[in-house]
Amino acid sequence: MIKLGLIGCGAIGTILAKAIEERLQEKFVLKVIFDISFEKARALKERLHSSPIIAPDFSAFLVQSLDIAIEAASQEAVKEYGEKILSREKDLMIMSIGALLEDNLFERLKTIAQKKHRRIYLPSGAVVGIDGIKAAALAGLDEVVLTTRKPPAGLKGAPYIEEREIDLENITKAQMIYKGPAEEAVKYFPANVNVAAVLSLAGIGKKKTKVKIIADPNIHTNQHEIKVKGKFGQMICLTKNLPCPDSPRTSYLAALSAIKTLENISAEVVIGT
Ligand SMILES: NC(=O)C1=CN([C@@H]2O[C@H](COP(=O)(O)OP(=O)(O)OC[C@H]3O[C@@H](n4cnc5c(N)ncnc54)[C@H](OP(=O)(O)O)[C@@H]3O)[C@@H](O)[C@H]2O)C=CC1
Ligand SMILES: O=C([O-])CC(=O)C(=O)O
Repeated sequence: MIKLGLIGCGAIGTILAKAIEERLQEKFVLKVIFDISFEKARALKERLHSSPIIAPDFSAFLVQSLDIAIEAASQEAVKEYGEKILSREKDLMIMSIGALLEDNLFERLKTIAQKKHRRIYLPSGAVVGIDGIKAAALAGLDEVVLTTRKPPAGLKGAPYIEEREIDLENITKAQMIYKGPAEEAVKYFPANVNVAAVLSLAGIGKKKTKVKIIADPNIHTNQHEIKVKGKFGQMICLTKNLPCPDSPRTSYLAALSAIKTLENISAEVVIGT
């Protein structure tokens, strides 16, 4: 049995925890859950048939014997816990991938993983096309552009919106509110464009990957369009994501992608690149 620990008991954590016991139970067991809000962890445990331990704090989480720790919490969680998890010889799956673009955190995590013979898993999340981009990058990419289009309310709370006091409620037609490199986009929109981080790591890096964010009051899906040019040719991938059943802000595909990553880890056959 592969022993799992989960950090973050929100939208993605809940779907993942349920899938572990309903779909992946032959190979995986969820041993421990942790959330900054003990109440959220308790609420998740009540929805499960299995009985994971609730860690009251991160230290209690870290001492558990685990094969993989799954982060589905926040960029802060990755920055605070990532190095400690790998140093304690656990593999690490990360959903808040935007954190990796800051201060060479990705390089630091990779160094520890190499030293400790551990692995880091970065699911594709709420976008399609990462498989093709990984392969295409081998021959060289010239341009990668992500255009994220969300209902205005989905951008609420982002530092960029708050700093500039952008009035989301008064946006009446589609409006580009941000344009910049992935490295900057993930700081200004930490809960909105983690997909820009996985895209840059798969492709041409955090400085060259361009990000545009459009607030569009006429849509009800989270849309991510990726355009890539390179030696392989050109690629255009569009995802129109429905939200998770319990969370209007999080795309359902992101949670499904985390489940599929676990399936791949234990699979005899892995389909796709
Ligand atoms: N890679 C991708 O494609 C995608 C990535 N994401 C990212 O994945 C992460 C999880 O998403 P989602 O499930 O929707 O988020 P939710 O807000 O629904 O759940 C996250 C939970 O983790 C808790 N949490 C936050 N920081 C910490 C911490 N430092 N330690 C412990 N618990 C913490 C939150 O508490 P509180 O609410 O009190 O902060 C909350 O209960 C987010 O960072 C999100 O931006 C989301 C969608 C797509
Ligand atoms: O859920 C989405 O559509 C994408 C998202 O929030 C992220 O990448 O952080």
